[in-house]
Amino acid sequence: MKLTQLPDEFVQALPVLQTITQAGFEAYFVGGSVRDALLGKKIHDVDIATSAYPAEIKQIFRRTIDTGIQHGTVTVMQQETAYEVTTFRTESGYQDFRRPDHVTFVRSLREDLKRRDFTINALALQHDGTIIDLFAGLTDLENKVIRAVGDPNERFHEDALRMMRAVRFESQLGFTIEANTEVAIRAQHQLLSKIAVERIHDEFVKLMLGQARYNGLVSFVQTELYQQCPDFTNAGPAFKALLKLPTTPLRSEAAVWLLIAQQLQLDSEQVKPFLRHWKSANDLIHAVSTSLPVLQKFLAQQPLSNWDFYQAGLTNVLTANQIAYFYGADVAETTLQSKYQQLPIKQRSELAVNGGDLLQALALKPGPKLGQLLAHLERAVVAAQIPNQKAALIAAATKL
Ligand SMILES: Nc1ccn([C@@H]2O[C@H](COP(=O)(O)OP(=O)(O)OP(=O)(O)O)[C@@H](O)[C@H]2O)c(=O)n1
Ligand SMILES: [Mg+2]
Repeated sequence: MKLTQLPDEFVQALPVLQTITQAGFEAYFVGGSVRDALLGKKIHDVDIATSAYPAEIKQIFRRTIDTGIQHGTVTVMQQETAYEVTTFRTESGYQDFRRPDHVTFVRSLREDLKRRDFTINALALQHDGTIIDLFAGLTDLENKVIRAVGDPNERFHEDALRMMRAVRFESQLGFTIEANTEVAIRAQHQLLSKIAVERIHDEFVKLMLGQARYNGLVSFVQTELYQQCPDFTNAGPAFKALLKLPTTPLRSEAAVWLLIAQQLQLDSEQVKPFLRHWKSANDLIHAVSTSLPVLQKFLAQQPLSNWDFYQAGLTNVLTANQIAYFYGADVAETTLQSKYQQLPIKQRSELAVNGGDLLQALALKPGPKLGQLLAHLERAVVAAQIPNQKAALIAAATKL
């Protein structure tokens, strides 16, 4: 098969392929970019595979960066764009030189493609648009199938994260995992425990954000992969219940974790260690633990106070509302937006007095009293009990 029109990202990268070819080596576009181009999806990261060794690539190009030379990857700079160029490699076969992590560089494209995870990820694209399809990846793309290249057990032994990738692609692409591949995942799911949580985290979030989340989650549960994820050992019933909720796509990573926290019935204290076990970033932990009490108000059909809006911020309120929708407890977004816009102030720095003003006006000494006073004024202004004006605030402070 031949692609008659290459996507712009490939056209821009063509000089890299041509330069390598002119030097007497083979070079192809490989991996997710080829898959996504064939699916008509937006391409990110054009990956190039080559028969040239890293040292040879560095001789061919003027501007290169040693990104992961022990894995065979050299970054080539071409008109301010960085391309990762990786030498064909395998775990066994023709041994040119072996690195401590057992990556072996080879000269054969077939050897490289056959150690890739799924047939849809094992396609190579030549400079003239020809697709090289050694493992019937095109048929699987056509039939929307995720099938391991060769023996699935071997592929998952090489890298157990691939099992999570399978369920993630199922969700992202709306594909189905082929029967033997799925049987192997179910049989080997325990291998996932050997994988760093950060890597599992990224795949799980991609699964949850995919357009076919339902399908991905069904496999995640049925293969028991979930059992190998932090704090999910007893989460079977929570996931099964999740499958009964609407299949609407989630908008953000915070929404993902808020939905999970709610399904696991975590409170705002429990959610923090839970997210830390998942190696989540601090800003994410803050967003989720701030959204959770807001969500609980939506679920209890309690109105949000000005203070709730002020403390959580609009983004977290909207996240909570998105998750409230799954439980039939959301409200119109426009209502929330206008309530937030109507807050007298949105942060403490907008308060018409500061500590210095109060010290001066009330002849106070710095100390905890001052902090309490400011906090009190802040709450009163947010609740619209005192206008946010200097004179009014100093008068109120004097009374206190
Ligand atoms: N555990 C893995 C990870 C990657 N690959 C191979 O390396 C390619 C690039 O990997 P990566 O960028 O991580 O994934 P993509 O398939 O490109 O998916 P994404 O769109 O998320 O980048 C894959 O297509 C696949 O051929 C693999 O065989 N096994
Ligand atoms: Mg990629």
